[in-house]
Amino acid sequence: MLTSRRFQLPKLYDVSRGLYRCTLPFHFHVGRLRGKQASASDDSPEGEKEIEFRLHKSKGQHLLVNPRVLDNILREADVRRTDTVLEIGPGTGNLTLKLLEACRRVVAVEIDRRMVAVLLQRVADHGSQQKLTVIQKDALKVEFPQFDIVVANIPYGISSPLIFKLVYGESRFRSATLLLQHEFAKRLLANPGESEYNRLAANVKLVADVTPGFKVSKRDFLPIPKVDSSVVTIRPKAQIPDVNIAEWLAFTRTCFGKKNKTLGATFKQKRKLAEIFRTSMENEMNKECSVDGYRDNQNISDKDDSSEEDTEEPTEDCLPAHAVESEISLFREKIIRVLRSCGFEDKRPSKLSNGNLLHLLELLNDAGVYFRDCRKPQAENHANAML
Ligand SMILES: C[S@@+](CC[C@H](N)C(=O)[O-])C[C@H]1O[C@@H](n2cnc3c(N)ncnc32)[C@H](O)[C@@H]1O
Repeated sequence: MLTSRRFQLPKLYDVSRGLYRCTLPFHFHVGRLRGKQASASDDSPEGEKEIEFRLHKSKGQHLLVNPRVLDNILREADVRRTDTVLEIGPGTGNLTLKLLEACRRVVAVEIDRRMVAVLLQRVADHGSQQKLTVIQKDALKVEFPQFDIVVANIPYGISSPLIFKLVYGESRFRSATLLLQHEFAKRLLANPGESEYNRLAANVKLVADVTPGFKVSKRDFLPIPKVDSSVVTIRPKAQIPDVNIAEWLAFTRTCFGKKNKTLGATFKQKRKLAEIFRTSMENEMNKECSVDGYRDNQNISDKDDSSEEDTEEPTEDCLPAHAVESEISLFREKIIRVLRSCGFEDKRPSKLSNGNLLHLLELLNDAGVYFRDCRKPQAENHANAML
C-alpha cells in the first residue's frame, strides 16, 4: 500500500504520481467519492473499498508527508491545550491529526469534499471526531467562527487574499502559523529597502508582526511541487496606527503600482492623477453631503460586497461632470508641493517605512488629496487591495 520511499506513512497514505489511494468503509464514503475523479476496486475486504482519486494542482493539493516537519510546525505555532485552532485546507488530515492531539478543538475549512471524506474517516479512526468541526467551503468565502490561532499548510494560490482576510478581518486571534511558498514568504518578510519589499508586506506589517520560521523542502510533499516552502508566523499587533484602513490600502496601491518609480513620477502620471483627482473631489463632496462625515476605520468590517451598482458614475450633484485640465494641473502642483515639503518627491515607496508612508498620507489628506473610492463599500475597497 505504501508508495513513498522516504517516509514511513500511516496505512491510509498512498500518494503516488498525483493519485491518492486509501481504504474507506464501503457504506460510509465510497458512494460520494465515486464518479469522474474517484474510482473503487472490488477486491478489498468486505465492508471496505479501496478508492483512488486525483490530486488537483489547481487546488494546491500537495500533501505534507514528513512527520518531522509536521511536528516542527506545531512547535513553531506554540499550540496551547486550551486553543481552538483554525486550519485552512486540512486535506487528508496529516496536520489535523497532530493538532487534535495538542489543542482543545480544530475547525477545518476544506473546499474539496473528497478530502473531507478522507479526513473525517481518519479522524474517526483516531477517535478524536468530537474535537473536530469541518466546514466544507471555500476559505475565502466563508465567515470563520471564533478561533485562537491558525495553523495551516494552505493552498499557495490563495496566500495573498487569505492573509489579507485574516489580518484585516473581524476575527481576533493570537497568531497564524502558515506554510507558504518560499518566495512568497520572503516577500512577506521583506523590509523597506530590500528588493522583495512590496505592497503586501507594507499592508500586512501595518497591522501585524511577521516572523520567519524555517524552510521546508519540496521533497517533504507528495506529489512533489516545483517550489520549496517556508513557515511564517503572523501576529496581529495589539495597537494599530490611527488611519482610515480603506484610505491606507488605496494609497499603498497607488504608491506601489510601480514600486521602483519615485513618488514624484508616480503622481505625475496623467491617468493616475486624473483618478486621484476624481476620488479626492468625491471624498470632499461626500464629507460635505454625508451626515456622518467621513467614515472612520471602525467600518473596515463592512461586509457588503455588491459591486455593480456601486461602480456607477457619480451623480452630477456630487461631482462636476468634467475635470478641467487646469484644475488637474493645479491639483498636481499641490501634490508635488506636499511631496517636496517632506522630502519624498525623489523617494521610492519600496524604500519608505510605514511610518514615512503614514506621515505622507496624513499630509496629502490634509491637503484634500484622497485615494479610496468612496462610492464603493469598504469591503470592496479592501478586497482589491492585496491583489
Ligand atoms: C497544500 S494542501 C494541504 C493539505 C494538508 N493540510 C497537508 O498538509 O497535507 C491544500 C489543501 O487546501 C484545499 N483548498 C484549496 N483551495 C481551498 C480553498 N479556497 N478553501 C479551502 N480549502 C482549499 C485543497 O483541497 C487541499 O486539501
